[in-house]
Amino acid sequence: MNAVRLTPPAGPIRATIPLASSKSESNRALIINALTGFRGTLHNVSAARDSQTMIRLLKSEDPVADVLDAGTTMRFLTAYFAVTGQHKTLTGTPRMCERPIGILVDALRTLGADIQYLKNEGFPPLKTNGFTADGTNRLAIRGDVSSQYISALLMIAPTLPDGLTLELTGEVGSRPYIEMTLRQMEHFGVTSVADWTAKTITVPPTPYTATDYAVESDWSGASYWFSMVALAEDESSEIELLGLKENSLQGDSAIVQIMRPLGVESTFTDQGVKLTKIPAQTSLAWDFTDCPDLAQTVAVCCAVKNIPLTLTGIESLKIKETDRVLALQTELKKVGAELVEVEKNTRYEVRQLAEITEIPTFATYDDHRMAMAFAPIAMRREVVIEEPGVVAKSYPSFWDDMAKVTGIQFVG
Ligand SMILES: O=C(O)C1=C[C@@H](OP(=O)(O)O)[C@@H](O)[C@H](O)C1
Ligand SMILES: C=C(OP(=O)(O)O)C(=O)O
Repeated sequence: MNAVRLTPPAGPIRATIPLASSKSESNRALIINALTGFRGTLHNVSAARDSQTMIRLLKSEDPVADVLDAGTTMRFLTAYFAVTGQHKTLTGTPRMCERPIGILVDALRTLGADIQYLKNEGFPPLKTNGFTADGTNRLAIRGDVSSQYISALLMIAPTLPDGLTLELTGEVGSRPYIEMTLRQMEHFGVTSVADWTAKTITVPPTPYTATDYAVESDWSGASYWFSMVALAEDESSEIELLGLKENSLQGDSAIVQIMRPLGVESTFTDQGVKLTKIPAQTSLAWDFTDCPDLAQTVAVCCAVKNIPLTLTGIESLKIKETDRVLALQTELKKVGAELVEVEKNTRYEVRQLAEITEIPTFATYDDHRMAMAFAPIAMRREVVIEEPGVVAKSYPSFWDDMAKVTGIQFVG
């Protein structure tokens, strides 16, 4: 078995972590810069496999673009290849070919893209066969499945002859990711108008301006460090995370607010943020609609701290790298906890039921966030995490960083 064994620290944890760069910001900067004709200069682009795959595929002349398991890379490249008239086959891992893309493809077809499904309607693999703009400049699109479809359309919108107005229907999930897209577009000279009451976003037909762009560190990756401080037994434990800003483009900076009741205080410095321990509350309820990637971190942290947690807004977890609700339900049992669906598809609870003494071995389901969300349990007890290489998707240096606070041994 390919796994990593983590052993708890002997005393307080004290570490400075040069946090990895954001794959979400990187992938937007890469697409927008491609739309300037690759004329800008990007700094601190993520080493994450999802971003490295984006770089490779944007430059490649190969007619087949294999995005592996990268959702944003699949969705953003589909829109990019479609409107730039490139003839490409887009494919990915078996799981990627189960992740829906029909809403984006329907929208692109309405705008004039010729896109063909190669296997199952509504899912990759697919082929882009050229683009003839047909004058459509207004579209309604569901906001409750994946914001990545909306970000993909927004980024190509200024290149359309009449720009584009999107009307978002249903509840809008992952909205901070849409706002991140708009703010990055603005950095490259395209100013849009978003009306969140009417749920419309209007993008003018404006050429992007080539410019410099520096990617910020990754707040989603930061969440595991918050969880480590929350779980650390020694009250004098502290961690400094470098490269994070308080006014971030990333909605996952909400981890600062979520973790305060779980016992972590954040103090911003010139270099990043310092995490220290404070007393924790006895329960927590959080709506993850705006920050779905934080749900696993918080669920595991609460289970192990024995803080009952009510989660809402986690519907989208079922169509990510794995069905994250099911994966959490299975793995939390190994620490004596359960994740219960208390209202169909809307409300879940994490409860601690029993003390388990044997060393848990956690499966990771080809999902980087399963590995990283369960790793902080090592602050309290020995754990084994299977297939540790999964972290490469977003945070390739995660285990190197972990080695600064736990004993770490790779097996198999
Ligand atoms: O646009 C992005 O960079 C992302 C949007 C979110 O996906 P959904 O919009 O599908 O929730 C998030 O889960 C994903 O990790 C990254
Ligand atoms: C859901 C994620 O990524 P993507 O959808 O881009 O594959 C993630 O990183 O947690």
